Amino acid sequence: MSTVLEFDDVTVAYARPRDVPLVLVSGCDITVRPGRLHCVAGRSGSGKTSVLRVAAGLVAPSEGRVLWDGLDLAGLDDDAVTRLRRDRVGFLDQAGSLLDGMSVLENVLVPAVPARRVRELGERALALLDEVGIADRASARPGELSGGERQRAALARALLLSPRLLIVDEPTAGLDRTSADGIIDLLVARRDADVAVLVASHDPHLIDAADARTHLA
Ligand SMILES: Nc1ncnc2c1ncn2[C@@H]1O[C@H](COP(=O)(O)OP(=O)(O)OP(=O)(O)O)[C@@H](O)[C@H]1O
Repeated sequence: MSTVLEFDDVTVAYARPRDVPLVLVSGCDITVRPGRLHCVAGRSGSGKTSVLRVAAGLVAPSEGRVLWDGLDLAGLDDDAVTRLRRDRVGFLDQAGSLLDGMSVLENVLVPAVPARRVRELGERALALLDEVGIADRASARPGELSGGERQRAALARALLLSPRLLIVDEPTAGLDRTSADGIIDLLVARRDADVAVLVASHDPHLIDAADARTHLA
């Protein structure tokens, strides 16, 4: 079966002035195929977000290779990585970062702007809001949503362009158990729809729901 995301012997480290580098992971191998959910787990500060940013091609690994669909990102220039990310990767960061000056529906449509597909994807955006259970909040502003509703809206936005790889950072952080389990159900549904899902979390329910795990020290 094809591999959507691969880490081959990856090191993620930060240089520190007048100190040894901060090494978050070294020799890390991760394989995420379609229809699989992989969880990067670990305590706060262990490096989960940093690993996800490398997986999303936002930061190069210090050592090793990161491949999307077998393509080594190190062989591509920044524009090519940006284009591929737009076409293939949905990235949902920890803050959810919805834009306050726009409605929820307009936020979901943001990824369609650079792709010049806003008109074409209007129906899909509404269908996604329905799927994540907040169709009735389409014209609300993000500031009027609960934390769980904001996560749902951000997830709908990450799914707009039908990514093969969905990368999600701590999607259940700060939510009560019921809302968190609702978000986990949505991620599992995408996994079951054959998306490759990489998630960072220390939520035991989400770690349990994963097909494979990488534990950071
Ligand atoms: N750009 C950077 N430059 C230098 N150090 C960084 C950088 N980004 C993160 N760090 C450090 O790397 C470590 C891991 O941070 P990271 O955000 O990846 O952890 P995390 O496991 O996602 O944490 P949390 O669960 O609290 O979000 C922290 O000590 C952080 O201060």
